[in-house]
Amino acid sequence: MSVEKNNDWQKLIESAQQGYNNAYAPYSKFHVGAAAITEQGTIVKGCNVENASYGLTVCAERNCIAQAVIQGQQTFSAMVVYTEQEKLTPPCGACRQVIAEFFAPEAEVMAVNHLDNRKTWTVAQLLPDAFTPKNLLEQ
Ligand SMILES: O=c1ccn([C@H]2C[C@H](O)[C@@H](CO)O2)c(=O)[nH]1
Repeated sequence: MSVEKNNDWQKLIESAQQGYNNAYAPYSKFHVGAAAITEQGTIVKGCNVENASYGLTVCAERNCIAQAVIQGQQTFSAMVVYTEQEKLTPPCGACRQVIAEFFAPEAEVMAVNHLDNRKTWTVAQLLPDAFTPKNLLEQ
C-alpha cells in the first residue's frame, strides 16, 4: 500500500466491517466482511453470500474482488478480512487462487476481528508458487 499505510489499513478495516454488516449467511451463521484497496486508491467491499444450495456460496473475498472488477479496477494493493470470531479467518483455498489472480505476490492480506487481533500475510505466503496469468503467457 502506498501512502499513509496505517491510515489505509484503518480505512480498510472499517470498510470490511461495513461489508460484514451486510453478510448473508443464514446457513452457516458465519458472517464475513472483506475490503480491498485498488492501486488507484479505491476501496471496495464484500461480504459472504450464501445459498440454499450451500455449494453456490461465495466468500466475502471473492465478492469484494468481483465488485472492483465490475467497477473497472483490476489491480489491488491490500485486502482485509473481518470477522467477529476470536479465531481469525484466513482466506479459503478458492479465495487464495482468486486473490493471486489480481494481487501482486508482495501485496498484503490482513485478517482482523472485533477484538482488533490482526494477522497479516503476503499473497505469496497464502499461495506459494501460485498458478497465475503469467503461466499462461509463457506458452
Ligand atoms: O475466508 C472466508 C472463509 C469463509 N467464508 C464464508 C463462506 C461461508 O459463507 C461461511 C462459512 O464457511 O464463511 C468467507 O466468506 N471467507
